[in-house]
Amino acid sequence: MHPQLEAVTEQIQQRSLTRRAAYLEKIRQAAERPRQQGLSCSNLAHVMAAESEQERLIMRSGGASHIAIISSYNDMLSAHVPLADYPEILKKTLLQRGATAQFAAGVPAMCDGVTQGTAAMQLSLFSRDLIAQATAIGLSHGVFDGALYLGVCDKIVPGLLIGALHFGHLPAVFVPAGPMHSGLSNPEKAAIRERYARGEVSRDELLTAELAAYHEAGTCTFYGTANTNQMLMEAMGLHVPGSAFVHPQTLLRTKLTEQAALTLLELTKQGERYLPVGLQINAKALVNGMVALLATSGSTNHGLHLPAIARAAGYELRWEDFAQLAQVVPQLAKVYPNGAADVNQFHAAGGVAWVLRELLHEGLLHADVQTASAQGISAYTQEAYLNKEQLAWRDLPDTSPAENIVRVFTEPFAQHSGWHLLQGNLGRAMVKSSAVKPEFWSIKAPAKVFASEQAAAEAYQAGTLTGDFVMVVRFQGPRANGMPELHSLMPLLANLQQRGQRVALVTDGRLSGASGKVLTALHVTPEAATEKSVLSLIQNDDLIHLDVEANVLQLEVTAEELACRQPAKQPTDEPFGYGLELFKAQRQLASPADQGASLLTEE
Ligand SMILES: O=C(O)[C@H](O)[C@@H](O)[C@H](O)[C@H](O)COP(=O)(O)O
Repeated sequence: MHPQLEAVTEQIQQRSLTRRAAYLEKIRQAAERPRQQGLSCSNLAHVMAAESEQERLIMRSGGASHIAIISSYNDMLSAHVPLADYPEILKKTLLQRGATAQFAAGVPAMCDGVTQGTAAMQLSLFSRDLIAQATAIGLSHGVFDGALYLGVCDKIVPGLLIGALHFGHLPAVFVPAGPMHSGLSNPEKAAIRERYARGEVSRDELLTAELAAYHEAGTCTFYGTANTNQMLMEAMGLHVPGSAFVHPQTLLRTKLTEQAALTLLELTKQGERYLPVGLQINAKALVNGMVALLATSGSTNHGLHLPAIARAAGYELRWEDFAQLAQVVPQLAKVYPNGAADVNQFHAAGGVAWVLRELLHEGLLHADVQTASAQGISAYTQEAYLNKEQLAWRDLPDTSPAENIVRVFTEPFAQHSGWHLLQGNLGRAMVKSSAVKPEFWSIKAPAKVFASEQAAAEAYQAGTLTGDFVMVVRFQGPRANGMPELHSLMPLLANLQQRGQRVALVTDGRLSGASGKVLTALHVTPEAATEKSVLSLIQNDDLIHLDVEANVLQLEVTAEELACRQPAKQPTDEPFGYGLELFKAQRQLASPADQGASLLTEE
């Protein structure tokens, strides 16, 4: 095993000893409790009231597994549409094996693609915690032996997993929907957006292009947060192996969905190998997830989600852990925004299985982890296929079928995975450099300070963003406004960069998993809305120094000068009609970004 992998795992385990032990004790006690304990006949009759005679008989006998289905289905969002048929497929498969299932909860699912650039984006991150809470509501009825989690997108899978870990005595299998077919390519889509920002194409032409990119049911095709989620579920062994990027509405997808139900049955107490998800997701499984995230240059949002997920399992993950792993994990995949290929092309080239195989072979994944597959993590290095209409798995080729998309370990795209922790008097920030050309990895330039994405965009439209500069967009942290993504600024800054200006972004907000080609110091902590923040002291034209390789995040203003400054005030105008006022408590309670920006804590 790679010594750095061992060291980082050990440091996570050591700092989490007490909390993890307390968590395991809670799981042990919950697992010992008989199912339905404390439920009266009236309670149970409520559970069975709407079930068929056959299901009632099975449920009354009490010996068979009873499974919860938790789903993020809605028919507004393309990624969720394929989930419509899943409960029936899953229930039927289970019933054939003498087990029952109920649709225990539908969780809310919002789309960052729809809300990007609008005030609704301020609810996006908080929806993760709400999904965890909604999952708990579904599972709270206390009648289940395991749960199938149906979800895909950005906050949904992390929210479901946090919820699942709070029921860590139950086994869990995650059931994905798969990506839509490739449409207009992601680089072409980005190019048209940049041309629109320059006034070169009409809104009608832009919409036509967007519709050619987002064109059918299924997940979006770039390697943003949603698809990074799918990769993570494989790397942490929570999927049926190979199910991340198979298209919806295919026989292979249906077989994988059926297999998810069968796999979960094996993992229940009544099954052959009881595997509670709280035991499965230990420090080694979390580190495997982090390593795979780094090797594929996945979404920066997981710098928030993984610490929040870990916390739910009694672990404390720190950004230092990511940074230390990042030094030894090479970049083995190039998928948009880090390259031109989309997830369909990535999958065709070997995809997640390829990356996991290379990492496992080099001792950069823990092999001694438990997974949904009885074969362990090595099962996730194979691809799923249909052999005479039956689900089967096979090895991938030894040499890369597309060297521009996946590489062998010895010939990576880069030795460093491209995730960096910057530090300095501004605090700490995360940078993903893999989509940014190395000549832009450092900058020292005057600040242009904004308190909102809209104000920054207006300055662009007014033509005042001249010369080299570091754009500061503050009061975008969890306590300020829920930490929205600021993805709409990317085409604007990319245009300026293309014109020859040196530009960068510093923000306490987030960026889309689809990131961008402009250097961005993200998730700055402490955020501007908190007392210790230096971000709130920045004034226009102050020099800011960012350096990816030297890990610098520095405001070039003396401590004496800063001590004389008054912090800027957060604008108070909150638009009505988005429900933002309902999330005031979340804003007040959210933990700092480096602890997951969550109001849910496991003590
Ligand atoms: O984190 C993410 O992956 C994003 O939030 C993503 O879910 C969102 O849909 C993008 O805003 C759309 O990306 P494009 O701008 O490339 O279409």
